Amino acid sequence: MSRAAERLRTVIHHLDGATASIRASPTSAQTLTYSPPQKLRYSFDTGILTPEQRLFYEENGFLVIKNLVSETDIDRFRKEFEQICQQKVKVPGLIVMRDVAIAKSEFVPDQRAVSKLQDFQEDPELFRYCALPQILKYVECFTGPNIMAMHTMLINKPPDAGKKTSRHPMHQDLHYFPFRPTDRIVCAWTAMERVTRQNGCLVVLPGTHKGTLKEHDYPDWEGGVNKMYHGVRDYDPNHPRLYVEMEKGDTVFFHPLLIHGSGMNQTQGFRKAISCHYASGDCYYIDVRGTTQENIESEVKDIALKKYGVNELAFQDMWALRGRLVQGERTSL
Ligand SMILES: CCCCCCCCCCCCCC(=O)SCCNC(=O)CCNC(=O)[C@H](O)C(C)(C)COP(=O)(O)OP(=O)(O)OC[C@H]1O[C@@H](n2cnc3c(N)ncnc32)[C@H](O)[C@@H]1OP(=O)(O)O
Ligand SMILES: Nc1ncnc2c1ncn2[C@@H]1O[C@H](COP(=O)(O)OP(=O)(O)OP(=O)(O)O)[C@@H](O)[C@H]1O
Ligand SMILES: O=C(O)CCC(=O)C(=O)O
Ligand SMILES: [Fe+2]
Ligand SMILES: [Mg+2]
Repeated sequence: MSRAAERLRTVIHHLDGATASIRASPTSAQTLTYSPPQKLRYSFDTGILTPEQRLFYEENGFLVIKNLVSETDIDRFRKEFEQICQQKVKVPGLIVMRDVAIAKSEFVPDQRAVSKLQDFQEDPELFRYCALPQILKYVECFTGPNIMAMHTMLINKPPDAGKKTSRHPMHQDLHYFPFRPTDRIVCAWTAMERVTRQNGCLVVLPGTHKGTLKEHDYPDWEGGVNKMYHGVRDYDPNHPRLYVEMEKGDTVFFHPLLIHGSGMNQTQGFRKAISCHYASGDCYYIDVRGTTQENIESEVKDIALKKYGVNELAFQDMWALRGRLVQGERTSL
């Protein structure tokens, strides 16, 4: 370990146990060779993250871990995705989403392309992703030991049909979630192939996790927007953007307030990623009435009614039904 890293580790160890924030007095300041950071609020020390990694997440709201999921596992997820598209496998509760503008398809000729699978918690093969020990080891740093898998997706960003509908507007995932506390929620997103600016990698606004939940709505896009793809209403277009290019198997962990999206897919291939949103089992549900999240609640309820004829289910219950324990105890969610 480098000297700097060693020093950081000592500082962080000290801060973790601290109950009050530390202020350097004029005398002690003379002996300090660094300015002490505030107590770390976004992660725990479980011996997994290096001090640099914890500080990086603290400052930026995301962290990329290279080569975390094996080629073999990813190929199995891809195979299962293919089986689902060909309807050789039926999964209870699964939502199959198709891009608003796409007619061409992969795996299923003469059908509109599948752009996203959502809620695959009842598919044992895909759900293996959410329980991979090497993923949970990192998730625990953000959620603590009781871990719920709350939301699952396999995103298959299609080649853009020319209307830019393959874009995902800039958003905060917390907009969709009626549970708190915010800092005990984290998303794991694994590239199933090389993702670049060309095929629509994730784009993040580093540091925006330190802000608040913003108002979300459909962006004003000429070519149309996919259902429920709300975007931050007035995000600062001058905020520095980072294109998170990744290799197959690389995994990014990010905070639910981090503003992110993805650009259009300008290649002919379908860009694949698999993801899970985790929350501490100790999180609690909130009522979103009277908040900026009211619009998504009402939209989700409309879909539940139209698609399943379900009327009496609360937004919170929809999440409680989908959530699955993957480690520790289901204490609250
Ligand atoms: C219970 C539900 C729970 C959901 C929880 C969400 C939480 C999210 C948390 C996320 C956190 C992360 C953040 C995120 O990930 S944000 C993005 C999340 N997106 C979704 O969750 C979308 C979920 N998808 C669906 O519910 C269905 O697939 C929809 C409703 C879209 C289609 O339904 P269905 O499969 O039955 O299709 P159909 O062929 O019978 O068409 C029916 C009507 O819909 C129109 N249409 C079709 N495709 C699209 C499209 N892409 N865009 C716009 N409209 C579309 C179609 O023209 C037709 O309209 P009309 O001709 O009748 O006028
Ligand atoms: N007007 C907008 N409102 C909200 N989000 C936008 C807007 N324009 C672009 N975005 C989002 O910003 C992110 C990156 O956009 P960016 O402009 O880099 O990509 P692009 O327009 O798809 O392709 P290109 O790299 O050629 O510019 C994407 O998430 C995209 O959906
Ligand atoms: O894979 C992508 O394009 C990003 C998807 C995303 O951010 C989401 O569905 O919440
Ligand atoms: Fe997102
Ligand atoms: Mg652009």
